[in-house]
Amino acid sequence: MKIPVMEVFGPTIQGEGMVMGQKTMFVRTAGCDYSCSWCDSKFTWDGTGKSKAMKPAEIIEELERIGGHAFSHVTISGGNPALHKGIGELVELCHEQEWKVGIETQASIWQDWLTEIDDITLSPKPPSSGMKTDFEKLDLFIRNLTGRNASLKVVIFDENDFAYAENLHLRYPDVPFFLQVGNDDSATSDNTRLVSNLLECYEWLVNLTVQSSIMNNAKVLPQLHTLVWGNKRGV
Ligand SMILES: C[S@@+](CC[C@H](N)C(=O)[O-])C[C@H]1O[C@@H](n2cnc3c(N)ncnc32)[C@H](O)[C@@H]1O
Ligand SMILES: Nc1nc2[nH]cc(C(=O)O)c2c(=O)[nH]1
Ligand code: SF4
Ligand SMILES: [Mg+2]
Repeated sequence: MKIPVMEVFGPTIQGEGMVMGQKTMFVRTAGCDYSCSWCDSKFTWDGTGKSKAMKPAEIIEELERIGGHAFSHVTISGGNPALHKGIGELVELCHEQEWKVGIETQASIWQDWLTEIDDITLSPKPPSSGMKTDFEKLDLFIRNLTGRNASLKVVIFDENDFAYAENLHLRYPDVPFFLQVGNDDSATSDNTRLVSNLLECYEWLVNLTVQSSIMNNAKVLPQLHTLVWGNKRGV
């Protein structure tokens, strides 16, 4: 089954969340069932980007062509990769190569292949995104992924978002929980200003977290790749 692929890149480092710093390739799929106001990958769904329908075996070839032997981990992101049934076969083929596989999804659409993934990042969306979380759906995700290597990662832009994150963490206290700085200027090429703003936002988020008795077991992280490369694509 073919998968609409927006870009394949790497090796680079996973810049976010539970396996931050892990050397990885990226496969970015096209299409999303959400339209977050601040999405840093709008080109995957707003019609400005061009995707290519690829068979899983062709994606493996492309990963090998670009990455050579210098990787053993593949991250699948998007868009929402959970829109695509064919990713099950891609994950199988990656595992045949003895590559580990990570996924980034907002947890709005379930796929059975999710249980085969080695590191699963669920990123439900806070109020500033303009999206609404279906908590019954999210409950199902958390239930189905119990005992798997899954985490929750919430992007924070304001205090409303932080309150949303607190509720989420209280609802799923046993799931590793990550807070991530929001990038409100994902178009700028002025890296000096961007990094200085993002570090300020990180300090703000750290301050909120250290003051919150609900967040005693949360991890607060920046987007490492944005600090290193700014808004550059394909890194
Ligand atoms: C582009 S999304 C693709 C995967 C999936 N649609 C999702 O949202 O989880 C990858 C990650 O980037 C995060 N993200 C998107 N826009 C962001 C921004 N402006 N600042 C910080 N993180 C952002 C998302 O929350 C998600 O964790
Ligand atoms: N280096 C790097 N790390 C990332 N972590 C999540 C990303 C994404 O866009 O899903 C991403 C990305 O695009 N690049
Ligand atoms: S769910 Fe992810 S890809 Fe979709 S609009 Fe939101 S941040 Fe962008
Ligand atoms: Mg990104």
